[in-house]
Parts: sequence; C-alpha cells; structure tokens
Amino acid sequence: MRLHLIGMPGAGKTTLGRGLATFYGTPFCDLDEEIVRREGRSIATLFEQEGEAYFREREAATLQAVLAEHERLVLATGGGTPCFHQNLDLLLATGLTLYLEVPVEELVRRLVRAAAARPLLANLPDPQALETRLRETLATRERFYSRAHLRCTGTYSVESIQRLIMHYQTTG
Ligand SMILES: Nc1ncnc2c1ncn2[C@@H]1O[C@H](COP(=O)(O)OP(=O)(O)O)[C@@H](O)[C@H]1O
Ligand SMILES: O=C(O)C1=C[C@@H](OP(=O)(O)O)[C@@H](O)[C@H](O)C1
Ligand SMILES: [Mg+2]
Repeated sequence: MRLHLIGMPGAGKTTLGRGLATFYGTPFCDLDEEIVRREGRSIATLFEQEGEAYFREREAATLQAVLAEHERLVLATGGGTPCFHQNLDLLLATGLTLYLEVPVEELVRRLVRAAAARPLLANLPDPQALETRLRETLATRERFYSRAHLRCTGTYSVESIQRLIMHYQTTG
C-alpha cells in the first residue's frame, strides 16, 4: 500500500493516517513530524526563524526523501504540501492520493484549540477570523486538492476509507 493523504489543516490527515497504517500494516510517516525530526526545530520555530519559503523548500526535499525511502507507506502530508514546488505531481505519480474534504465549520471546531502549532493559523483574534482564514486558504488550494485520485467527503472512518480504496482499486 502506498497511500498519500492530502487536505486542509484539521482534516485529520495525521490522525487517520496512523489508523490506516495500522490497518494496512505499513509504515506511517507524518511529513511535518519528519521535517521537525530532520531540522531539530518545531514547525512554528521554523516559520518564525526562517520564514515560509524555507519551510516549503525543506518540505519538498523531505517529501522526496521519504517517498524514495519507502516502498510501502501511508503518508500524512501537511495542508500546504500539494500546493508548492512539484509536490503534487510527485505524490500523484508515486501513490494513491486521497483528498480528505471536511467542511470549514468542522475544521474551525477542531482547530480552535490546535491553531497555535500551525503558524499560518496562529495569532488570530477569534473563531470568526479563523474561519475566514480557512475559507481564503481553501479557495486557493482547492484546485490542487481536487486533482487527487480519490476524494472522501464528510464523516469517515478507517473502515469507510478502506472500502473506498478497495472500490477504486477494483473499478479503476
Ligand atoms: N475524524 C475526526 N473527528 C473529530 N476530530 C478529529 C478527527 N480527526 C482529527 N480530529 C481532531 O482534529 C485535530 C486535527 O487533526 P489532525 O489529524 O492533526 O489533522 P491534520 O493532520 O489534517 O491537520 C486534532 O485535534 C484531532 O484530534
Ligand atoms: O496548511 C499549511 O500550509 C500547513 C499545515 C500544517 O500541517 P497540517 O495540515 O497537518 O496542519 C503544517 O505543514 C504547516 O503548519 C503548514
Ligand atoms: Mg497533520
């Protein structure tokens, strides 16, 4: 299994990715965690000390390294991963790429307490500002996300995603 999860922050890529990797018995990689491990600094610190362009460069390089290192893999990308450099073409060419589409209202509910660790969503004054930021971000990213091989919309579980993948693999 070579499965790549893409989608907005809060979509559940990291959480679901772990579950799917356990289900399939494959290694799991969270791209953000791998960048942190290699750089020895948190995502927030990387953005603060080096800026977004540097982060995107490290993100692209780490993605290439991780994909080259693993044959079987469930990969949770960061929300911006498919939207920079040649990352999306690489993801599509090397594994089944699944877009987790979650309504913005639900992303807000999930991220209100988890925005601080996400520099592009941090320091916003209230949930309304978070919602506006997420809507603006999604508007620029949808054209990338929508190129995924598969899209999962609404509520999902490891089992429902596994059925979706099986259906895709048997029907093409
Ligand atoms: N299916 C889900 N239902 C409700 N909350 C979820 C779900 N998946 C993830 N979360 C919560 O949403 C937040 C973001 O999840 P995470 O897996 O880090 O998303 P991502 O990696 O896509 O940004 C976490 O607090 C997590 O516990
Ligand atoms: O949307 C983005 O550009 C980002 C999303 C984050 O990952 P999650 O989608 O796992 O939150 C992380 O890569 C970084 O903060 C940038
Ligand atoms: Mg994540």
